[in-house]
Amino acid sequence: MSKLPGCGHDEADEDALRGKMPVPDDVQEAIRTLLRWAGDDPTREGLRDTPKRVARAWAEYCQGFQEDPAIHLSRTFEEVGGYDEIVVLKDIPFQSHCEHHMAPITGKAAIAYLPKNRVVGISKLARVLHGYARRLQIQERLTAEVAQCIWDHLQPEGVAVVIEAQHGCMTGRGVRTPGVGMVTSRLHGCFLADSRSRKEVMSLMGY
Ligand SMILES: Nc1nc2c(ncn2[C@@H]2O[C@H](COP(=O)(O)OP(=O)(O)OP(=O)(O)O)[C@@H](O)[C@H]2O)c(=O)[nH]1
Ligand SMILES: [Zn+2]
Repeated sequence: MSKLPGCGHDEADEDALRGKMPVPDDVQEAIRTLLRWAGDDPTREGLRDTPKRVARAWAEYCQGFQEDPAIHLSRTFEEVGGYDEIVVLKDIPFQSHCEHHMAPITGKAAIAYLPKNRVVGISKLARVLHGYARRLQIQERLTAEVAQCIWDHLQPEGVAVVIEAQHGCMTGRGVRTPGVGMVTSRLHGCFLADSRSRKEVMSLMGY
């Protein structure tokens, strides 16, 4: 689409008017090449804007590369009324993409920590997860990065992260085993060192 009918705007003007991110020509061309290689005709009407849409979708899927998730842990609260027990955020849904096939990884995470003197707003735990999930990942690294970030920046007594996810590269292609789930966990501090603490946190997380 080069011009809006009856209007002097070109394509770039139209994107700007609609608040759309510009997509470099070489990125669009790469997606056209892929469409052609897959057997379709990138010039047909239905695919004409697809290169831009795909590029913008990938910018969104990979938004985490543009942020340092630790930023979400910079604000903490110390007035906790003496609360010194485990805090758990369960069933946090997320989407990521595997670095091998760029296929979706969809699942849920449980994040727990035992605070030392201060707590963080609970939404921030989900924001840290999303900051790492919105990158090309393997599940093991995603799990480790979320746990390490909380461990380093909140400096609690302990951290536990459990992730359960389905991998599109195993369901929609390749071995084609729908319903199969992968479970990963990472523990730090008292949850790693002390088996009673570990049992307690795992049970609170539902494992
Ligand atoms: N450990 C791990 N493996 C993953 C993850 N996501 C995808 N994979 C695997 O990455 C592997 C890549 O293996 P390759 O043999 O190089 O790729 P492939 O020929 O496409 O393999 P198949 O998927 O078996 O068809 C596959 O076994 C995937 O199942 C992940 O998060 N963690
Ligand atoms: Zn994969």
